[in-house]
Amino acid sequence: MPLDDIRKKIDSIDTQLLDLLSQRAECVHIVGEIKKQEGLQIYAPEREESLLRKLVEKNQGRLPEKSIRAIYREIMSAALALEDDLKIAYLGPEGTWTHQAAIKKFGHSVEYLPQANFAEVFDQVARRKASYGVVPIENSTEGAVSHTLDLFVDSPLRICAQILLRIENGLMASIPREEIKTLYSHPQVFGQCRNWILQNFPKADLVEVSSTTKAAKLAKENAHQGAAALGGPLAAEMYDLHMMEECIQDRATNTTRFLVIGEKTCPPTGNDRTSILFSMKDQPGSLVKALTSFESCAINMSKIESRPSKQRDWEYIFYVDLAGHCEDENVAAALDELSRHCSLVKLLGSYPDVTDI
Ligand SMILES: C=C(O[C@@H]1C=C(C(=O)O)C=C[C@H]1O)C(=O)O
Repeated sequence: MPLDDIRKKIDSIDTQLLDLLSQRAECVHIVGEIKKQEGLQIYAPEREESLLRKLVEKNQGRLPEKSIRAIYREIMSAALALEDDLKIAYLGPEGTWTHQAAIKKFGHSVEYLPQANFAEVFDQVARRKASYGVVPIENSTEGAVSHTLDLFVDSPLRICAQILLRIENGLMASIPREEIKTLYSHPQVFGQCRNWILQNFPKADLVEVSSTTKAAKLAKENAHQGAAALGGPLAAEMYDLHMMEECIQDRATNTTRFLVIGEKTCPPTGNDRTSILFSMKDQPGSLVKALTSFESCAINMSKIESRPSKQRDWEYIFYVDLAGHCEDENVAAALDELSRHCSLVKLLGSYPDVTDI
């Protein structure tokens, strides 16, 4: 087919797509009105995830899953922004990996509120200044983000979704490589790039800062003193730094899991994950008894972390992720049994077990 003809065909498809998108936005508007009348939350992560899974399953064309999800993410974001004044608090400033994770979940049409630290993200949501918050919880190379875990102990907030994001750090600077004397970055990123730093800059000063965006800013400002930063492409772009080497983390498949926190947890989708925390008295066998609750209800435990309880020395809080939803019969039974062995059991939330990176 000649180029002109195929372009005419694309124009015609775009006109149809635009019309369909408007029709879709009308339907979302009607759903939004019904939800407002019934006092329901406009944003429904379980419905969005089910819809995305169905679309990916139905897809027969050449677009990969990642693209289908990204396109629909923006379609849903745009319609949602018309219905609700969604504000998303995240660990800022702009350009951090958490910002990128938040955009992956909520798209570009909602409002983003960068926060100075994790506690502020929790606080903004708890005080209803933000509708939802996005915080990192664990990295596949460096492990748990302990500060986030600790904040769940006293927070009334619940987990309503998770986001997986491939983290590819790079070396960025505005000076030649041989002039670099100081590397700025977030401690998590230094941890993820430990071997690369030893091999490439064994003598450099490593300066920990609160975000990779701040690291990029300092690399720009202190370039004359030999400063460079480790972080993602968005931070490099923001401060006009040259990305000298990409993908420098020690594991190519370095991935961070982020959580969306809100006032309520999420209804079941059929493929869910449940996060809980619990603590017990310091007695022989108490942890074994607690964990047996999951085994006896045939529940797969996908993760366990422990943190000092902060109440008494050598008492711990355990964080566990389970396969299933808290409304599933076996999960509810296991939580019931668990509470008999523990001094504290807290449900942090059940949410779709998304695996797309
Ligand atoms: C339309 C709805 O509300 C919101 C918008 C959605 C969409 O654009 O498809 C999906 C879920 C909700 O976040 C719904 O719940 O069905």
